[in-house]
Amino acid sequence: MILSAEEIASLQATKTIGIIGLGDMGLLYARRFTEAGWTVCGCDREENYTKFSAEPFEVLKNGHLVSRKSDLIIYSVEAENVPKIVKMYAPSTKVGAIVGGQTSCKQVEIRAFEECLPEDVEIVSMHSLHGPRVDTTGQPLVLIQHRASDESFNFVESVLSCLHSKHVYLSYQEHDRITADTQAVTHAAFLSMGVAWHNCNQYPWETPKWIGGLENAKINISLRIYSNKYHVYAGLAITNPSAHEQILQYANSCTDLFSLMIQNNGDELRRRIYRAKEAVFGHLPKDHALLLDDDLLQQYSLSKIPPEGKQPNSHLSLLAIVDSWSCLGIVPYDHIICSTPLFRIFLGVTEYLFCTPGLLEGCLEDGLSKTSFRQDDLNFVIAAREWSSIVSYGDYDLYKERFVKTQNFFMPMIGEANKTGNEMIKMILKRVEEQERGEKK
Ligand SMILES: NC(=O)C1=CN([C@@H]2O[C@H](COP(=O)(O)OP(=O)(O)OC[C@H]3O[C@@H](n4cnc5c(N)ncnc54)[C@H](OP(=O)(O)O)[C@@H]3O)[C@@H](O)[C@H]2O)C=CC1
Ligand SMILES: O=C(O)C(=O)Cc1ccc(O)cc1
Repeated sequence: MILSAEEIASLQATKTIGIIGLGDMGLLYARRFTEAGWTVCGCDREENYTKFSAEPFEVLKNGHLVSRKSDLIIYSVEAENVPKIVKMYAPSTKVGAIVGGQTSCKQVEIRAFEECLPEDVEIVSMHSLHGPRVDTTGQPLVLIQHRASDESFNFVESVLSCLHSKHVYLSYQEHDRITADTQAVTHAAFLSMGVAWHNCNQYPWETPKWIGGLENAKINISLRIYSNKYHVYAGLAITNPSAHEQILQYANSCTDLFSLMIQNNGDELRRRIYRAKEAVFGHLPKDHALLLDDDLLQQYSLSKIPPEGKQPNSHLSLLAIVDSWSCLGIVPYDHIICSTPLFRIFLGVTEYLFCTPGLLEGCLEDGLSKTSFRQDDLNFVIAAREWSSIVSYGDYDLYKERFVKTQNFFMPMIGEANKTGNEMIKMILKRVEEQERGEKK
């Protein structure tokens, strides 16, 4: 429950909020809490201490100093390092304080809190389901009341209320299952596209094959992911055991569907895809308004060449996501309350392909009969399998190496791709809002 303005004002007079890790997300929180009137202190690595001198909140040298004076402490550090960092600072936690974290997968974080925090310390964790450069208003924010009184939970919820996000209340286990279904597979798909383009040594915006609105969405989102820090994606996939299974299913779906295409086994391909379509989209009403369409996405192109007719495309990456949702028994609409912008876009694009009359039939036909995309599809299958094995081995170094190599390949275009991608995402999020308002009427 969010407290009244008077109650918040009285808490603001006495409580201090501490942020450990002043990277993208930690800085976002620290600045917003300060703006909202809270007393905030924070720290990053000690060697970075002087980098934050212009910030409007108190910056301390390390997490011990933050922990001993804060009533609410939020860890906002790399998932891989959470156990080590919590172990280091936990004994300095102020008596009776509340501790939480921003980590994308909660299992490791909660385990570290339970193992290292003194018994008198309460635990309320959180997760903003969006990147640091997205407007927080209306985006899902998961709150986990793990080991805390209602009074303490209300305090944390009231602090976070200044982000104006949509609060979603889950246990940490529910959180991890849902985010594996939504984030992990979405990232696997877009990471695989990037590696496949890289392995074919082609920039998709320079190749007439990759023309069209759906292709623009794929390119912009893929490059957006490669413009970020590798550890965000590595952490949420590697530390979440449910994610391993989902990413493996995605790789298997890609392999199976591509095999059916090259065997020219149209009957089985159609049977499998239509069964998946029914499982995922079967419940939608006939007049369901689609979030996206190809024409709408047409303008968000990185290409300098004017579009000259589309080439046949099997859209293997989109067929495989619907097939894997169906194989895993996932109905993605059940998770919309807990979805990230990228997941909503991925769902919007697949919904468009599967629910626009004639489109799915056309792409299955192309997949079975046209060979011009076979090499790209083969590279896509290989990339999906590669990501799946990197994640299942839990190998951060290999993940980093694979990610950074492709990131470097795309580097010359990352700035422009982010600009175009931001405009595209802004437009899509506006449509999501309009759709939600329309559906509520
Ligand atoms: N980026 C995103 O889109 C989102 C990220 N998250 C999650 O939030 C967490 C933070 O992510 P994000 O802000 O993007 O990552 P960043 O890398 O930008 O921030 C993490 C910060 O923690 C610092 N750090 C490392 N060790 C310590 C330490 N011992 N004491 C204090 N600070 C330390 C890092 O320093 P250095 O770089 O020098 O190691 C870095 O500045 C991650 O767990 C991520 O999964 C959640 C939602 C969205
Ligand atoms: O929207 C996405 O999927 C992103 O890529 C941004 C992101 C990354 C990590 C999170 O824990 C939440 C959001």
